[in-house]
Amino acid sequence: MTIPVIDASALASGDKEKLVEFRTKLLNGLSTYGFVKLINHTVPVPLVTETFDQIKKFFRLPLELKLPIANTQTDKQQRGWCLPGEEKTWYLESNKLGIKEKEPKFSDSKESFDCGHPNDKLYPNKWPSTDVLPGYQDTLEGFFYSSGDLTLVLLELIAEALELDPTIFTSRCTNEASTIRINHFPPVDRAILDRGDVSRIWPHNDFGIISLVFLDVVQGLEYEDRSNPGTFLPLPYESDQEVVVIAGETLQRWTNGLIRAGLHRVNRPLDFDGDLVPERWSLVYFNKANRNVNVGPLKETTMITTKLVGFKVQ
Ligand SMILES: O=C(O)CCC(=O)C(=O)O
Ligand SMILES: [Fe+2]
Repeated sequence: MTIPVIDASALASGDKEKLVEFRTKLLNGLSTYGFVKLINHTVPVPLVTETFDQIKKFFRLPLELKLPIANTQTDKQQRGWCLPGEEKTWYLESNKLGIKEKEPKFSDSKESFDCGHPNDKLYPNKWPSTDVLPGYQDTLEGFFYSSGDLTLVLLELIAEALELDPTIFTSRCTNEASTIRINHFPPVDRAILDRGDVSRIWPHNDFGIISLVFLDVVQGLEYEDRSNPGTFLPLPYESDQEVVVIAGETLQRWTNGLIRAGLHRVNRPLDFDGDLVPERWSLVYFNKANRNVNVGPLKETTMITTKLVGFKVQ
């Protein structure tokens, strides 16, 4: 099973026939695999490149410049510089912030920078100072808005492809609760990853409606092969023009299981046979339901389930 690569140029051109073709392929791909790849999408490639450049600078900052915006245990949502529990205990305790977390049994070998909607008052973003990283906040906010716009267009097209009210999903999602996660996977000994208790990211579903993943050249994203559950296939980076769309758990519930969430993980590059696995980056936009809405099955999608029995990717 191979994830379809779909030409999304109709999103910019507005060509009606091509949009119908696009939305059919989008729904087919997401409902069959849980994933599609788009090319010629609407997030400008220079903006993605600039976002990668900025966040690489952020992660290279010395510890004392990242610590002031570290995510802490008392933060209700992840914002700012985020580390998995084990590393957090080490970094933060050694800097006397007194934040102690239980060591997880299976940990992810990564750090991330997380932020939400630029106007989120409930969980405000944490930014490095402009003296330290000029343009960082502006670039990430631009990336947030541009990726967010793409997700809303995709949600309307998925609804239309299901022959539902086009606003059935977007009336429940304005991206006010959506988030960006920028992952940095530091170089790691291959032996540590092969030991079996540390991974780059363990298998998981994303919680939101859909996720957009922009990949960088170092490979590692893998998706579950639904014809052979529990096994994973590589979802490779092929060009800087592409974005991976992943169905999340909220979409699975809203569609009453019609579009199942795509299980995925991050592994070391499969063809890598050296000792030190190279560092890796990814930019993720988690499109999430608004905080006040129900994320249970929608009655409208319960009714269409039978209509789509035998639905197959073309
Ligand atoms: O790094 C990747 O390719 C995917 C990241 C991911 O799955 C996540 O952050 O939820
Ligand atoms: Fe994920």
